[in-house]
Amino acid sequence: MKQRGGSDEAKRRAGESAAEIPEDGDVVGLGTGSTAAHAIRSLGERVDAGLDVRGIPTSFQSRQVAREAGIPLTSLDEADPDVAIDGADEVAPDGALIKGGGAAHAREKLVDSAAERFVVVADPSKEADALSHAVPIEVLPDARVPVADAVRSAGGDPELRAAERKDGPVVTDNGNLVLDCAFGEIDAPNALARTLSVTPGVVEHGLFVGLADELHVGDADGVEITRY
Ligand SMILES: O=C[C@H](O)[C@H](O)[C@H](O)COP(=O)(O)O
Repeated sequence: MKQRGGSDEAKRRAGESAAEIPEDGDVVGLGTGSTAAHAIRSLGERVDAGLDVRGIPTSFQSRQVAREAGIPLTSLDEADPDVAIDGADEVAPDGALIKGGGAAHAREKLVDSAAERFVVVADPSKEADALSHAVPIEVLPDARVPVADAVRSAGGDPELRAAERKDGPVVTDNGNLVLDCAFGEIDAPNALARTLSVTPGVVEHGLFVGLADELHVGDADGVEITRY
């Protein structure tokens, strides 16, 4: 699994802390990425010990990790999540996030926003005074050029995400492409999120504003929890 951000130990602590939250009968949104994977494995240990939960995966990867961890799965067709646990690429002090480093942000936003309680898990390298990470935008393949033009008009610099072990672009779990769009420091994430959301051809962007309820940040000493 790809490692982005800080130490794996910090990610593990954050994941284990959030995995303590679900209770018997809960439906749990299962995020994508290296930090969320720690939470899924830790939740799997609780399932082994008798906890009765069902998970809703947000990607091919999180589905695989959950299956290996022995977590029974369901879908948004059947249930809304009580809790969603997911990672982030960048976290602002008010809980606004940039996600999508693993190109899973479309399904993540669907599941995380449907959850009663959305818990973010991270290591300290993800915390920032303001959002400035490139914003991943999933686009329909035919919309790559018009969306890139719209991003430039909004002050951004779009770059088609290239695959690492394939010639050509990353193709998402939904069969789409990803533009990583640098906007510099984002002063008004909500306004940018609205602009991107109404651009034709945009499937989903990685700005998660006003969605997170709680942040668990692991480090060498323990876990710091912030509630929004
Ligand atoms: O598309 C991927 C997700 O948004 C991840 O949750 C995010 O990239 C953080 O991943 P990691 O925990 O591996 O840094």
